[in-house]
Amino acid sequence: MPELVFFSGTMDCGKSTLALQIEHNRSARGLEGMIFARDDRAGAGKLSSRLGLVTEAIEVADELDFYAHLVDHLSQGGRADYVIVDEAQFLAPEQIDQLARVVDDLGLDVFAFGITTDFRTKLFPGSQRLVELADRIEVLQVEALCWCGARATHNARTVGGHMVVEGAQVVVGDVNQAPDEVGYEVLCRRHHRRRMTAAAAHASALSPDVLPLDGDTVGTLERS
Ligand SMILES: Nc1ncnc2c1ncn2[C@@H]1O[C@H](COP(=O)(O)OP(=O)(O)O)[C@@H](O)[C@H]1O
Ligand SMILES: Cc1cn([C@H]2C[C@H](O)[C@@H](COP(=O)(O)O)O2)c(=O)[nH]c1=O
Repeated sequence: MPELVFFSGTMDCGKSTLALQIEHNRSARGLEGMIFARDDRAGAGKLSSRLGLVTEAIEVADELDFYAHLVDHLSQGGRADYVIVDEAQFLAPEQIDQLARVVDDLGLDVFAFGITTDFRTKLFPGSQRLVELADRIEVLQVEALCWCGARATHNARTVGGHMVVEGAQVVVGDVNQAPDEVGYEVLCRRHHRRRMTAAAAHASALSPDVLPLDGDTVGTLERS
């Protein structure tokens, strides 16, 4: 049975890498995929991974109708055996409905990759619709880690090196940015709630107002 699968995780956990691997494995067996992405950091019409791999993709515009696009392509004699969509959090909910229709009415597997929540811990509308409609949600196995070593579950945005919780939902960017740029950092929920990025934790550890605590004591205090 064809499926709509939502591969989800924080930023920097390997989603685009997995998308490229799925594409590689299927095309190596003679299958042909239609690959889409939206606002990839490498630029329009690209699907790129931090491991350095990149492939051409169809840039998803606001007005793109996935179902109509696939029907047009197939009816003109084109081939498509499966569909890959990266940065799916940026899609409109209606576009996710169109992807579900591609699965149900055209019989194609659709693999969508994206982050679930934004820097305020709120669902992206496209991700919300994916959670509502997907046959399967796969959380990536290679976990990104918070600076404290716990599994990172949330995405923080930093402006001028400080974590912010207000601003536009969509700002294309990356982790490990220079402090003067808008950047992102993955954190565990505890440190996201406390707005404690790696830089903030480092600064407070160096502050003369703070007693020098070892890691165990910090952990005990945090749990209390
Ligand atoms: N130099 C490196 N060596 C090994 N793995 C790396 C390196 N740089 C990045 N990675 C891996 O790539 C992952 C990010 O992959 P990517 O597909 O770009 O993530 P996502 O699409 O989820 O944001 C990192 O979590 C890490 O596992
Ligand atoms: C948290 C968050 C992220 N974004 C942007 C930043 C990146 O361009 C992408 C995520 O890409 P990745 O391949 O998963 O690293 O989303 C955003 O616009 N708003 C946010 O709140």
